[in-house]
Amino acid sequence: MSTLIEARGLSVAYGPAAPVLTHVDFTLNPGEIVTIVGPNGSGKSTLLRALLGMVPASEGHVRRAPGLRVGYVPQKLHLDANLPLSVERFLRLTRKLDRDAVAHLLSRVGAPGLEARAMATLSGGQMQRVMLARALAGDPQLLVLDEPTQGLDQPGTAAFYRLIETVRQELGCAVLSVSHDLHVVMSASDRVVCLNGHVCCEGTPSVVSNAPEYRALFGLGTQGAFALYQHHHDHGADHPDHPHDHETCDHDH
Ligand SMILES: Nc1ncnc2c1ncn2[C@@H]1O[C@H](COP(=O)(O)OP(=O)(O)OP(=O)(O)O)[C@@H](O)[C@H]1O
Repeated sequence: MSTLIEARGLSVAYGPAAPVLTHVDFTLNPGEIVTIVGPNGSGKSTLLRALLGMVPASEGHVRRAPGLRVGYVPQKLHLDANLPLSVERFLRLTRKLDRDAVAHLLSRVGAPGLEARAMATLSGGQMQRVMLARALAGDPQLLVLDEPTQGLDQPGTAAFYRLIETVRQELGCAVLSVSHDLHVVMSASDRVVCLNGHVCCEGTPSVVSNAPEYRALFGLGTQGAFALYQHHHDHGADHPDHPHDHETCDHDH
């Protein structure tokens, strides 16, 4: 099985300033849920952009599977509260969708019947579901989520990531998400990459959360998040699609 995205020795600099990312190796396999965590300014969004080809590598390279279909869920959509845009029209802005397709997408994301609602009146959780519906409209092989639950409370966040996992099971798409701190999202991941300008450590959520590098960045009080939403892997630890399951953290940094 070929990978969806692969980066080797990737460095990214904005102009003449020191690179924001240095020597990052990264692989995303089909169907994997990978979360990038790291403090503010650690280069998470930059890594996402570089992996998607939105910013160039200053060193190293990125390869994407040819014709890779990506569905993107942004951090937040800023909408004019007076804009009379219905959910149905919003979903049809970028793609030709008939009524049934819109209804199907909305029910798939757990937001059935919202078609006629004005976008500006949606709750945070409903809005994120609609954004997810839009991302799913193109039948993506890869869903990219850039801190999609900002502003949602913990149960709302947990529910959103459970939904993401269901979608992954149904569609078989990979999920790459970014989070600026440990969230319930982390325990929903097959693999977590902890970033701080370089890859500090990488592995399963439990490996990363116990890694000294991770704890130095985020402190020790993060285990509670695991209690809220435990991810049950439906595959064994030796699953061939997830070669990083046994990866331990690199203690050189
Ligand atoms: N377009 C840009 N031009 C110049 N510098 C940038 C640009 N985008 C990001 N940076 C800088 O690169 C560094 C990493 O930013 P990035 O947004 O990738 O971090 P992040 O981990 O996603 O941060 P946050 O958690 O705050 O969203 C920061 O110092 C930021 O100021």
